[in-house]
Amino acid sequence: LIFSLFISLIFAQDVPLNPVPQKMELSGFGKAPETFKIDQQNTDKATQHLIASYFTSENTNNKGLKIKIGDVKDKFPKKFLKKVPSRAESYFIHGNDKKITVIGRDARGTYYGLRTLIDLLNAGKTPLGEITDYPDVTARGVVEGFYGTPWSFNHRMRQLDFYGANKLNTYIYGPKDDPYHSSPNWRKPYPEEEATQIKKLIDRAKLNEVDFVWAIHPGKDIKWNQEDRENLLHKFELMYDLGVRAFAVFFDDISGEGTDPNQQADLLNYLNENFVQAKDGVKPLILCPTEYNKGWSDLEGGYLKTLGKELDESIRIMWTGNHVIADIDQETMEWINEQIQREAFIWWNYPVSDYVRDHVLLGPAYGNEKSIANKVSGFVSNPMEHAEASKIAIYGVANYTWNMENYDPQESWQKALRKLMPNDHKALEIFARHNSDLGPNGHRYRREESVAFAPEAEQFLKQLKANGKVENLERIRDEFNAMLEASYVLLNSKDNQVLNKEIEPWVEQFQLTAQAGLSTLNMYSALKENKNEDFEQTYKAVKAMKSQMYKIDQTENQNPYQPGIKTASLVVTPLIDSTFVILTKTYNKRFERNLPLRANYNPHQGYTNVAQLKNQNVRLKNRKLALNPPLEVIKMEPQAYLGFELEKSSNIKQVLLKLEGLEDFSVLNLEISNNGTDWEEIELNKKDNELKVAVNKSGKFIRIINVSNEDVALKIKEFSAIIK
Ligand SMILES: CCCCCN1[C@H](CO)[C@@H](O)[C@@H](O)[C@@H]1CC(=O)NC
Repeated sequence: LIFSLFISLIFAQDVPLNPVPQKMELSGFGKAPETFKIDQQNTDKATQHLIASYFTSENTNNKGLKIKIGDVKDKFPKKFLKKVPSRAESYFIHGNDKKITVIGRDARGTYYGLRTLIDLLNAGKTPLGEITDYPDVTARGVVEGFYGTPWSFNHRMRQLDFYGANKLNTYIYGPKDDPYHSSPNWRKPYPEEEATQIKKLIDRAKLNEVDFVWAIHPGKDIKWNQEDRENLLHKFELMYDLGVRAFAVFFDDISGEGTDPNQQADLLNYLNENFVQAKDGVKPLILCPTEYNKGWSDLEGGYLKTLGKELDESIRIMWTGNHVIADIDQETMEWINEQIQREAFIWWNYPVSDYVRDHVLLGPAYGNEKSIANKVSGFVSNPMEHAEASKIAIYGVANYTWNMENYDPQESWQKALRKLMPNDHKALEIFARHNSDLGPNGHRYRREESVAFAPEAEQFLKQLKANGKVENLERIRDEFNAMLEASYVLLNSKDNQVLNKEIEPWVEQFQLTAQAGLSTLNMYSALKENKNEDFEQTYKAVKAMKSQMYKIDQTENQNPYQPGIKTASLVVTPLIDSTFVILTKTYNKRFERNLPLRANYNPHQGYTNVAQLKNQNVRLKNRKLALNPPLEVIKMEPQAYLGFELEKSSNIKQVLLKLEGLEDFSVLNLEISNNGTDWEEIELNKKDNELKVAVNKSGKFIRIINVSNEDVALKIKEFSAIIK
């Protein structure tokens, strides 16, 4: 047994099994034959469809290797039947050179067993021995729950096929900006075209053994009365008629009366009784609570305890962890499960990037503990609006949730890159390892980036600053070269056009970064050899590259939150920018020149006493200084303020304000100051929440401040100032 386990561990590495099975006792693998003979017992439509698509007239005949596939209700040798694990969705495979047997605990188990077998056959192998497998987490998958452009129909179809291939069984449809999921049209039926698309998605989900969960987000304007209760029930009926058999109700990111836990619990218990129990084949409800993370929960208020006590035990409750964006550990689960008296259903806010839209998050899915499998009722990833690029992280979640203690983020990441780009995965790896951190952000959630390169970059800068000479020039140059070459391979790759289309602007920016890096190293060499003409020439080249990058940053991916294209922002870009400034300063001093050092940076900063916004970025575009609008509702206590601190006192031409969710605007004052203590109020006509205020006064500080003695809750859609 030890020997065969040892063998199977070796094999687990090189056979691309997604995910790695719980237990493989194989003496080795046979060579997959040319033809097979399928003996199909009790199977569902998904398995029949998968069999029909893989075993065709091309590779089946009477002399082929026999494959008998079915579930525990079928006739199989007792010694096999007793090896099928009792958990849902589990399966058992036995193989020798005569016959392969696949037995599922249930329909999904059979399907997953077949998926594993097909992975082996695709690698030209057959199993010689036994594979026993089951999922660690009950509900595994994705919640399309981000702000921004919802995924397209075609992307959703691709996603569902990807989930089927990787044993993910849950897709929760909840795009924040779909008006029929949220306000104002959650009460209305989908228009014909969308309804038809949802029907197709549901069929595709079934063929991939994925539960299509349709979520509704009524909290912004729901009234706790019979009418809205009927409206919600009616909308569920309409979705049921389209084929939806799993439902969720999201109460996240709202303020006002929609946040009342007793009302929320009553509504869901009502839906549970009058809809879920009343109809056949409908899965238990999922609730996303208003207090969906520990940082936002007010224990005295008893919100979570109320839900835990009142909600029918079949109803799952979602949770993002100790913060909005957080990795999940044992302590997190013990705390929340105690509060809600059930296992929480994790909504993992990664790789969602709707609060750092200028970045793409292509690194490994890591940071969640491996001991929480039996503490969660589900684990779904909230992805980026870039569906194809999100697959890198989603693949990790698939492996993590199926076989948790076996999960290896790096190995999964490497496998995901190969799945996405089978031939040019090396180029994708070079690109992805420098595009994984988020940059500074309001949630203070960060990811590793350029991990192997960081020590080289650090040594290079340290030596450059200390004595102007470096020892690892070649290793830095090698990485910039690798980046440059990878960018060309990616832009010309035929592996995955869908992915190329999504990441293209970032790859272009990455290419320019690599070129700027190489030329900055040329500046270093020219300086060292006192080749002043070369120095000034290559200096000019770098400036030209930077202005091209600036143009991409100002034209591509323009959204109201974090417009532009940031790449390699944690290590590589700062290394290049710092090196450029150090070399230019040295050159200017040595040869009495005054080449500008200007990198396009922002000398101004945010200015606030609101904890939630301490790290909110401010952006300078031309002469407009804007606060990155936070997605969440902002709570401002009396005397709370937020705004800008300018580099120095400047003429403030105009202030633009767009606020939401404020009944009474008079609670806020707009003020400017030159010293941060003496403030001058700027008149606002406090009627409408969209203001363009002419100021034309000089100041160093600009702020809005809550001058009432009540807490106010509001959403900031825009807060910017034109500085002349
Ligand atoms: C509304 C602001 C806080 C963050 C909200 N998170 C995500 C990250 O930005 C965003 O995608 C939004 O859908 C989600 C809400 C959430 O986490 N619900 C459980």
